[in-house]
Amino acid sequence: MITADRMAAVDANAAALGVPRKQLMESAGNAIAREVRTIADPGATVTVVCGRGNNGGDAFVAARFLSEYDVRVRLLGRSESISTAIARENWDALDAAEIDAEAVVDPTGEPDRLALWDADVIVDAMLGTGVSGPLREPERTVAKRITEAASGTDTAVLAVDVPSGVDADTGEIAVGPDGERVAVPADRIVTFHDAKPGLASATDAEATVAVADIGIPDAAELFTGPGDLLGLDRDPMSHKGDHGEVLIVGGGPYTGAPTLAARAALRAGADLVHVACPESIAREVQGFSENLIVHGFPGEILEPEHLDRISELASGRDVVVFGPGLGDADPTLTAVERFLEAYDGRAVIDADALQVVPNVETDATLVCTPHQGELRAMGGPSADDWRERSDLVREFAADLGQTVLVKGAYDVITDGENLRVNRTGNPGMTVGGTGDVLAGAVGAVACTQRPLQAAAIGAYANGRAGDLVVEDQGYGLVATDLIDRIPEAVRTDA
Ligand SMILES: NC(=O)C1=CN([C@@H]2O[C@H](COP(=O)(O)OP(=O)(O)OC[C@H]3O[C@@H](n4cnc5c(N)ncnc54)[C@H](O)[C@@H]3O)[C@@H](O)[C@H]2O)[C@@H](O)CC1
Ligand SMILES: [K+]
Repeated sequence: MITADRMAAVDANAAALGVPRKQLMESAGNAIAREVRTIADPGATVTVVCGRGNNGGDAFVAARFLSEYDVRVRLLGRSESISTAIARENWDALDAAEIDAEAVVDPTGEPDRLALWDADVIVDAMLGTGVSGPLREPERTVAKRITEAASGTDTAVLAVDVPSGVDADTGEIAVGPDGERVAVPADRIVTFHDAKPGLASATDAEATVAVADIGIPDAAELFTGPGDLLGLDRDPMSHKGDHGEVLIVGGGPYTGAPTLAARAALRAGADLVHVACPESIAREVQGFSENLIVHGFPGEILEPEHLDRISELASGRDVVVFGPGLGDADPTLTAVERFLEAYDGRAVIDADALQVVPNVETDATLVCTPHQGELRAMGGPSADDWRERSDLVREFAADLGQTVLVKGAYDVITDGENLRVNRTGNPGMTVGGTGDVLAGAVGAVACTQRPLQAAAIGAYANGRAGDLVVEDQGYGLVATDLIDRIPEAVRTDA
């Protein structure tokens, strides 16, 4: 099953891998034509109702494939309202090839009512995953006419990707201004790449759903890519705080780590970043950036007696990043353990704090970010080959019941069920501090995204930032270089 958002991400990742959407549309159109051939007898009349977007574009390709076949194809739609470049190109290709397809310009007009009435097969390519809200005009009237034309007749209705008007994720049909829920009633659905969660409940359950492979490589789903960043697109109406508040709990033996994590969290898009660290280093941490809100607790390391203060700071924050630079003194590890026992929010756990996680009962939702050594310290698996490691880490994460991001040349990211692998980054990033940057970035993204997605985006962005640095200046990067490039690395319009 794939949701519409994930499909958009995978589609963009496929494009980045060299398989552009127009190519996918070609395969989609071909698949529609094949379905039509299985249901239409020679000489049949096939009326294809084409929408403005890429769902309609798929149908233009289908019409081209059907031109070789013994059926009469009629296209209902308005070519002047085509709204995407690739749908337009496929329309133009039909036109230029002088394919004998009847284009009818006003789908609500009387002649077109007839075009639906005498069709043997109606192909519904009005709207696919791009639908929002109840069908508007003219699609609303057309959907009603398809319903009339198909009820009590032999006319077969084949929906392209999703029956028009149905939400592909939920199966819901929105109530229109007339109080009615209007969608195209499909007998068959040819959907692309993977089943959509809403399709099972979309129709009267009698509809058969065929999933057509359209050539999206597995790598577009497995490997992180620019498509994964799409979820970070910002609503122009957003308010302060919408993109999250992060608390970094770190520092003690190390002063740089919490600061790197905190600055990375800001650059990765968090609205506010707090740092809780020992008083002994608070002034130094603050000195690194006036954009941070620093809270010192007494002494030189984190101890259980500080937990009231930490819990107070954690409540009201969206995500806590626990670990950078805390060290592994016994009182510190005890404090981490007690914190997790009581905490039920979202947290990113890094560095020495990780070893506590397998032994603690917690209601918190965690993203653990170990390198391979830290994973072993957690009792986790080790394997040289990243594919083998992926399978083992997935099992480990499933047992842990948390999301795990294992850093390496290929970062393995899994929630125990789904698996992603990140290939961005380079050997320059073995320098100290890059892991702290990653933890901070994941923390920021986890304010708005699910844990698996936050880990995937954090890993992709951190590695991409490192690649941008090395592209410009060669190796010799330091962790702070990465932080400065994170905004560029998470740009969705690059
Ligand atoms: N990788 C992919 O995601 C692929 C998608 N493809 C096709 O592309 C489709 C999605 O294309 P688009 O994103 O262009 O979206 P659609 O073609 O589903 O619809 C977009 C159009 O519908 C209009 N619209 C939205 N809600 C409406 C409503 N309630 N009433 C009337 N009009 C409404 C929009 O203004 C827009 O013009 C998929 O369903 C599939 O058929 C294929 O080409 C293959 C690859
Ligand atoms: K459709």
